[in-house]
Amino acid sequence: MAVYTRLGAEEMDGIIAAFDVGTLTSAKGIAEGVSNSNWLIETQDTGGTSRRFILTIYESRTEVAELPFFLGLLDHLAAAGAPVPRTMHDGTGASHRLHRTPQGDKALALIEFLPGVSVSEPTPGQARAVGGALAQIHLAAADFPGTRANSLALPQWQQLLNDCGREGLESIDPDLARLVERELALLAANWPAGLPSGVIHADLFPDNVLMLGDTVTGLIDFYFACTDLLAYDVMVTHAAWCFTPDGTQFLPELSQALIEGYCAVRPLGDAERAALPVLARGAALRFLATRAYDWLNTPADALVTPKDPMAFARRLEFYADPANAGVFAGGILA
Ligand SMILES: Nc1ncnc2c1ncn2[C@@H]1O[C@H](COP(=O)(O)OP(=O)(O)O)[C@@H](O)[C@H]1O
Ligand SMILES: N[C@@H](CCOP(=O)(O)O)C(=O)O
Repeated sequence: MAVYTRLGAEEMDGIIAAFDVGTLTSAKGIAEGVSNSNWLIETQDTGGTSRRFILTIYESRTEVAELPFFLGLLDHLAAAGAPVPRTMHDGTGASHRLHRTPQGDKALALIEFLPGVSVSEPTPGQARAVGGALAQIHLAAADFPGTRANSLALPQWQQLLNDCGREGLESIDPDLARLVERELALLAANWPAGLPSGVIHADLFPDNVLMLGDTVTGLIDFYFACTDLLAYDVMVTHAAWCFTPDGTQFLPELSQALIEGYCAVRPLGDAERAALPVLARGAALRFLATRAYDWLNTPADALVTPKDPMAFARRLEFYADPANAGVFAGGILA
């Protein structure tokens, strides 16, 4: 359940009144999501037209100082025609406001509601469309003036996994510490430099994509967006979409469709293609690191159920296996 902040009816009325979006007619807490509190808001304007929005209250994992980057990026991408929600601005032109709560001031934003659902068993047609939409935001963000360092890059993976400790990792799986040590060393020695970089989504999992049939209607949850290698973002998306959720099965048709869909909009250069195997291992390790840390550090009575780190350890083993080198070679990228 992702509603961590309680809001009374009058309080909600006051929040919505600050934005020129009509009168509040309903507000429903949204169960999906783990990081922030979200509500589906409905309003009616003086002509009787109904409108829908998402109200987000940012909880502790999102830095308020970074909101101008995240929300400015949404406005920039939406203006360029990418399928991302616009932000509503209040009477002063601000895209986020501070709201007083018993736990202190919290930032909030009102965001355009987009139709669509998150698919749980994507088809190749849907993977192709997601690849295309990812390339579209990479191109559209090229003239976005904001930058943000990736706060979950190799040094932070090292730190998180170090904090887990050998015993902690081995309590998850007896072979996990060995896998992590091997991969951290390999990535530190081989992480590519000089590839095209720009603003990336960095977390484009199926639950962050809204779709109607084979059409992407919304890319959401840009709160890990940052400046990094574009091809790394392709591999994050590959790791998220091209396996069964538990990571036991690679789905080659989805892989081919995702990469073809991306390349149809933004072709990968030779150096990027050559780097895909190592970037894929990095992408798998990134989610293994945060999941392992959360697995070991989430209190038993927390509202959120930690996600299985082994699902990404299995992806990592897949990408590291020389027998699978063909996934990013020849045929699939032809
Ligand atoms: N712009 C939007 N349009 C429609 N639904 C949205 C939008 N933004 C968020 N949602 C809904 O809210 C849920 C949680 O949002 P999300 O940003 O993923 O939260 P969290 O950051 O807590 O993971 C999503 O799964 C989706 O159902
Ligand atoms: N996609 C990550 C978790 C990030 O959570 P989100 O709800 O903010 O997208 C994972 O699967 O580990």
